[in-house]
Amino acid sequence: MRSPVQEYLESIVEQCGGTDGEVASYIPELADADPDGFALALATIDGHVYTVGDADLRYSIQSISKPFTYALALADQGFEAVDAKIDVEPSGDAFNEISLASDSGRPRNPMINAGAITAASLVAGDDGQHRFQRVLEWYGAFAGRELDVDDAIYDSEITTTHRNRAIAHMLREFEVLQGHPEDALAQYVRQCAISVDTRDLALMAATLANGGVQPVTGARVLETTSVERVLSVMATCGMYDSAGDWISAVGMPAKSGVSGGIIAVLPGQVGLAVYSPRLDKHGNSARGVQLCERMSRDMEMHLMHVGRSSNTAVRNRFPLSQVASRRRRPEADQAVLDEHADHSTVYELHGDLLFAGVEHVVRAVVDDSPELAIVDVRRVDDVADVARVTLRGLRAMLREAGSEAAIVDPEGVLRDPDAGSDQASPMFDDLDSAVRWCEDELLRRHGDGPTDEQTLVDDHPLLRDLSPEARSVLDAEMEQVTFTADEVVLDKGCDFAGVHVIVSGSAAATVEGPDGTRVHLVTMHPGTSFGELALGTEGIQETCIRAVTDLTLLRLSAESIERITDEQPRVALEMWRAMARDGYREADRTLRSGIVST
Ligand SMILES: NC(=O)CC[C@H](N)C(=O)O
Repeated sequence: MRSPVQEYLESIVEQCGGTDGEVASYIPELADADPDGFALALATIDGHVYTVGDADLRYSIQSISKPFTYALALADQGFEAVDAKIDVEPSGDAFNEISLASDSGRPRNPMINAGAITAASLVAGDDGQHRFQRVLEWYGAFAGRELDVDDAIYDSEITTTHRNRAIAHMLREFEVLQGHPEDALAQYVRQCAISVDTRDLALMAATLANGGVQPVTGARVLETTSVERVLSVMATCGMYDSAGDWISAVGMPAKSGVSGGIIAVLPGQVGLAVYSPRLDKHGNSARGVQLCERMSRDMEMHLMHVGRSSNTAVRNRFPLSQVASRRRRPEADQAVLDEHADHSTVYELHGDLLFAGVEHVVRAVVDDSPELAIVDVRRVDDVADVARVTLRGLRAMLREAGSEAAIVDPEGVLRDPDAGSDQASPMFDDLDSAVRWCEDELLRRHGDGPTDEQTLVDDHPLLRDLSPEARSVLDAEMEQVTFTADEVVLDKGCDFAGVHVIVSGSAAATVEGPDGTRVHLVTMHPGTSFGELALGTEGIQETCIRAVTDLTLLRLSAESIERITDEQPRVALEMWRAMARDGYREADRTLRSGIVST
């Protein structure tokens, strides 16, 4: 099947067919390029490359080399040493301007030739050959293949490049260059002659888009701090004296070269490359600029484009009293909760948690000043470091104010890996467990603490609501069974196996999600029963019940239930009535709360 992305790219290439501009001829060898040569490539950060035109056609990289050599200089010498030699101020000058900043005596930025020749001289190596070999391998790591040099291009430029020679000697005169200026010049001209195709360039751009990790090989080529620096300089200086027009119209960090290539980077999404050798008056590919403008507009690739608003991180917010905890609470406990649960709040977050989103969450929590907070991040996708740190700060502030936040975070997106089990807040895999924890905490704060486990078991309707006669029948039939952590108690699809009351430990109900993953529904604790729901589904168990910790159960087996029904119908009737009453009570609680907790 054809991809609609491919169709789209082909259609805009057809629509942006301009023949304006001239092929560069100041390097004699470049003048031989076919003016109609054309290629477009779009590489995603997971390594898929779409191409239109002749994406395998080779040409010299020219100035598109500049950001990559600058990156290597940063990696070799560190920011401070490189900054001491090359400024990062947009110059608005042509690429080959013979000038240095009057105040600092440095080249204005690494994207104009003066800065690029300086960057080339900062690459570490024993001698020129070694230095260049490192550059070649470095570009190859971005492209994901071994690259080579077009010697004809090098020879053609090195003998005619009087202007760059003048720049190199000027740099030497002002002591920006330390060694022989001809060495730096040769290094720079040779890097410009490295041969690439449009697919290579798209993948080099996509490596920058991917935070420095090559999308196909998976190798980390560049540290993220250097990626940020390189993209910033490309954004402000990459298109020379048309950098302002470019950033307004296209809005992506980019770099062009006189052979006709342009790369553009949409951080976190794609790397683009276009080749068309007819150049506009700034020395940028005319058709390339036209195509990039069009793609940016149609595909909303402009960096300043405001997409999804980030202040909608709070999806839902409601008092604890509205959540039906699966835990059975004796009446005295329930009375305490009814009085106090309104002052605690559940916050359900979703989407990507970036700065603006987390600020919104913090404001909501500070406004509410809840006694206890539950922050549910199960629907959160990506969490920026600033969000993680801010939420940690929020939890500390809550604690100082006598409050506490419980976090529902089964995937561990907020988990602090350095803190081990000593997390800033109690963490839970599901909302119900967090609710249970908060309820226990409220009972500790406002009552005598939660009722002990044995009392909770005795309070189960099956045991509590029976006449002494029925109770003794049941006591004789119920057996105590134990499971070890992670053991399956009831498998999905099995026949009705009776009613199970948890005496100690906890069990989880799960269903199978897409791709066979285990989706957690609820964790159950002492006093809770399971298994009886199978009676509502033709006797088939619909969820898988598994021991979370070592588990002790009281089991009234299906056979026992059958026997009691046959032999002692009055006891059976009492038993069913108790179970039905319990079911209705549960349903009523859920209805009153309006929200079903899972
Ligand atoms: N803009 C460019 O691509 C210029 C590169 C060319 N090698 C030069 O310095 O003149």
